[in-house]
Amino acid sequence: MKGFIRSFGYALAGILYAFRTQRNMKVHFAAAISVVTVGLFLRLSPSEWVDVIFAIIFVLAAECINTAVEAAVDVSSPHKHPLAKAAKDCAAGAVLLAAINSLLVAYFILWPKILKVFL
Ligand SMILES: Nc1ncnc2c1ncn2[C@@H]1O[C@H](COP(=O)(O)OP(=O)(O)OP(=O)(O)O)[C@@H](O)[C@H]1O
Repeated sequence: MKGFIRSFGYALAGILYAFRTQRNMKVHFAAAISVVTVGLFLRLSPSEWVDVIFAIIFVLAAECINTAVEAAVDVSSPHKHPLAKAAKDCAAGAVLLAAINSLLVAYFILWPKILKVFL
């Protein structure tokens, strides 16, 4: 049990590190809070919340993995190397794909409800 709690602490420290050091993580977090606020206002159904929350957590998790890859590459390859570039660019690509997914979820779930409110 102690080991489990210690691992949980390390994981939390990782998330906090990403939040402290990555501007994009702060932007994603601010976007997540805005989306949750809008979702509460629009009274999303439970299944809609599942999609929205999954999209939010997917972006935050991708940003954490991107931060991990950047740190690992900076330690292991301080000099320019094509594979170091590939690793960082792929990790950044993962964040971009997650962000595109979240935009699609917002478009298909939130946008029609927002239109209904204003039209
Ligand atoms: N060691 C390296 N070898 C080759 N190319 C690198 C290396 N480090 C970074 N690059 C290239 O430069 C780009 C920017 O690198 P940088 O270290 O600023 O990462 P970043 O993804 O912009 O991270 P940050 O969020 O810290 O700005 C990378 O996406 C990669 O294409």
